[in-house]
Amino acid sequence: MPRPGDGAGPRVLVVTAVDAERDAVAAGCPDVTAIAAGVGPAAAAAATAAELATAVAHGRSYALVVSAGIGGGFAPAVPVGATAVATALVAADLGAVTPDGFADVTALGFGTVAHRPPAELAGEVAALTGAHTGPILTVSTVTGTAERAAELTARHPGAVAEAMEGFGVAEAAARAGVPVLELRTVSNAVGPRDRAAWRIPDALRALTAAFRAAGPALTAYAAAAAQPRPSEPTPDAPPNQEAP
Ligand SMILES: O=C(O)c1cccc(C(=O)CC[C@H]2O[C@@H](n3cnc4c(=O)[nH]cnc43)[C@H](O)[C@@H]2O)c1
Repeated sequence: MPRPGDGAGPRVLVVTAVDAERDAVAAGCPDVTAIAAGVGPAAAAAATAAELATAVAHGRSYALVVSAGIGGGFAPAVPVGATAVATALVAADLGAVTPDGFADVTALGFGTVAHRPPAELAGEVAALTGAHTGPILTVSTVTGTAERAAELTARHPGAVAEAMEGFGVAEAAARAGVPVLELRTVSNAVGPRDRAAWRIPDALRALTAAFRAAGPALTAYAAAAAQPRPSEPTPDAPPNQEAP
């Protein structure tokens, strides 16, 4: 069944965790394809990879992937209700605990722990949405103590938010060669667990407002990225063959 954003033009894929986030994104920007992938980096990576592969199999493609939803903000700099745009999508708990402290997987000799969005696009989206910018941390376990929040801040100075999907979305996008961005609206402070202080409806409204403000820039970026460069062959002119 066709979905919003399924038109012939260059496409933006927005990956959220839950339906309420997906609907908040779509309310702000109907021109993107928004999907709810499930909570956590594994679900996010699996759903993103499947959607990107399905698009290619149907002769379509995405020019930009955005991980979006609510998240925890690193207070006091990034308060509840604020918007955050990532300068890096960071796997904050992918590694090993050693006698000398946490060692991420790159220190162990494996893989990667950070993906970087196109800097100009991240800056433009942040300006349009009034967002805080900095690393957004992906965790598999929500922070629930002041000690853990302090540990993350010490390891990732300048981190603006914590959530559970961005790095998974970014891993799938990177394998498909598609640029990635992360945008979060803050429902709670990263720190001691206090469910009564969560402001999920406010954060969902902020998510809609952010996509209303940033949507045109996202779709414009996708359109520009999809333009063949002058030296690239067009569908009418295969490699080493001049167009008539
Ligand atoms: O009640 C809890 O302590 C609790 C434990 C695990 C998950 C939750 C959720 O509400 C789902 C998290 C969901 O929302 C994003 N999110 C929002 N705030 C945070 C946060 O402070 N740290 C990490 N993730 C957060 C996340 O991306 C998930 O999709 C509650």
